Amino acid sequence: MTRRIPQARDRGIPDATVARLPLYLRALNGLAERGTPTVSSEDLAAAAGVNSAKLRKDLSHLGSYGTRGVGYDVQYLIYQISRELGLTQDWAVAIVGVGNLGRALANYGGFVSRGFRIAGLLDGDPQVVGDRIAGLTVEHADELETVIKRRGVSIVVIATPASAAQQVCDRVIEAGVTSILNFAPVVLSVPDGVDVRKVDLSIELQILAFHEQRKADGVVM
Ligand SMILES: NC(=O)c1ccc[n+]([C@@H]2O[C@H](COP(=O)([O-])OP(=O)(O)OC[C@H]3O[C@@H](n4cnc5c(N)ncnc54)[C@H](O)[C@@H]3O)[C@@H](O)[C@H]2O)c1
Repeated sequence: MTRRIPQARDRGIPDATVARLPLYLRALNGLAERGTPTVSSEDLAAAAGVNSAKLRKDLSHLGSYGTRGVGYDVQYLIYQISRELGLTQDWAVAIVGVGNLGRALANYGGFVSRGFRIAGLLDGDPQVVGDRIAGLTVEHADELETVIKRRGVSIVVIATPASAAQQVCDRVIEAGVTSILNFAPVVLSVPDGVDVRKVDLSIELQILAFHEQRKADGVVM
């Protein structure tokens, strides 16, 4: 059985709001680490880098309005946002393609504390299969369907070369996965009901380069 993440969508929370919830959560976690009990919408908005009217509207979708003069209870808001994002559950994640990027992701300890457990590492190269990374043994990509089904994998991270990504994508969908995080520089074609998030650092760098160039040209933004 595959579990679905987008509970928020089922309750009519706009996608743009869902996309900002992780920003609020990151800001709130920072406040919690510093022992801050409550936060005003203005301060939270500034910490998350959005405007405060938008933040209040976003949080109202969660039924969270804060208390006048006091603001939002930091711990409770963390709980509400985490619940909305499905982070109070444990999500099993498999990484396919355990090269430079796949290894770095597998070694990153921050996923577990956010509710994402790496349940499988798979690669097509027999030289890589059997490697131990972050307490897991890399398995052969032929085992993909078995790993997904046996370990209840809900989210697959694709970190293969672009040429292999669509084929990997088709297989994981066939195995019942409906949430994919794609790092390969290719647009994946997927049926309705499958959510694909694409991470492309080069696009982010190009956007920064654009702004940098405008600053250098003295254009006021
Ligand atoms: N999105 C980003 O910002 C970003 C940043 C860096 C790299 N990338 C992309 O991520 C991908 C991985 O980059 P890398 O530097 O780790 O490459 P890499 O060559 O080091 O690793 C790719 C791994 O995928 C494995 N592989 C190939 N075909 C496979 C298949 N069919 N099934 C399972 N495993 C398979 C290879 O054996 C290899 O271990 C590339 O597509 C790269 O362009 C994206």
